[in-house]
Amino acid sequence: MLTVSGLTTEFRTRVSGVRAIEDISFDVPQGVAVGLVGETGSGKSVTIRSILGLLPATGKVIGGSAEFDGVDLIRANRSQLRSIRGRRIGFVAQNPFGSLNPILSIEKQFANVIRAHRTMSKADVRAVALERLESVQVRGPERVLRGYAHELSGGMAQRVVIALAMLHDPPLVIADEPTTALDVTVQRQILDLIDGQISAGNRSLLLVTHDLGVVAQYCQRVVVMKSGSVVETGAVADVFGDPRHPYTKQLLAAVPPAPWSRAAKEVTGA
Ligand SMILES: Nc1ncnc2c1ncn2[C@@H]1O[C@H](COP(=O)(O)OP(=O)(O)OP(=O)(O)O)[C@@H](O)[C@H]1O
Repeated sequence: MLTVSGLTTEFRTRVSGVRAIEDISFDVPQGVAVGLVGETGSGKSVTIRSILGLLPATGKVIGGSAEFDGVDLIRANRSQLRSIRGRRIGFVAQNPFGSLNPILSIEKQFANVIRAHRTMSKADVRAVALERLESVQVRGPERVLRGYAHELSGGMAQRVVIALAMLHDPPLVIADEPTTALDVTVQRQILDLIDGQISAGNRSLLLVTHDLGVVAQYCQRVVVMKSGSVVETGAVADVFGDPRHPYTKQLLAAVPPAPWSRAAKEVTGA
């Protein structure tokens, strides 16, 4: 589904380029959830922003490729990328209020996302938006549609962002720490929601997180990053059950014992 090979990205400074990630390679197979983990500053966000063409102006991919749908996203032009993002790849960022437009009603934002890829009447946009808000368990969807982002709680805003990201039923969803900015009490609900949407559509997920418990529960494969490089990758059950790299061992040792539910089930066949 997504094949990242040798991805290398630099940020320009006044004197030279500073390498943020180097020679990153991994796959996200069809129907599989892949966790991208690593400590802060290890290069997780730069990796996905390089793939999605969302680097700030000072950042540049200087090597490697990211093949998706037979297109190398790194070499795709702006209009190709725009058409793939949203329609074929849904993106859920860390802060829902950064993703939503503060001055447009939620209904207008649904209309914009739908009409970016197909024509649809106002009544149909409304019907689709209501149905999608219901599918992400937004309470009072009519009221939410008429309202604005600042009227929503963080959890509700992230539900709206997820509904928007799923509007065109993308086969791949990329989520960058989708619960970090949210209240602890709603974090699991949002992860369960993403998990449900992924499983229901047999989609692929690339989930950026620093929480190994989240990877164990929601992902089948894991990519471990440290200092801008991939240090270990494989099935969650293998990597967590028998980590090879000292850094992965260190990461795992730092986590309190947890029910590695999905990974454990895979190992035991339970
Ligand atoms: N706009 C930028 N300009 C210069 N360097 C940057 C920029 N964005 C990121 N970097 C550098 O790239 C490296 C990787 O950062 P990145 O944000 O990808 O880490 P991360 O693993 O996502 O961390 P976190 O978990 O804190 O989000 C870091 O050394 C960071 O300082």
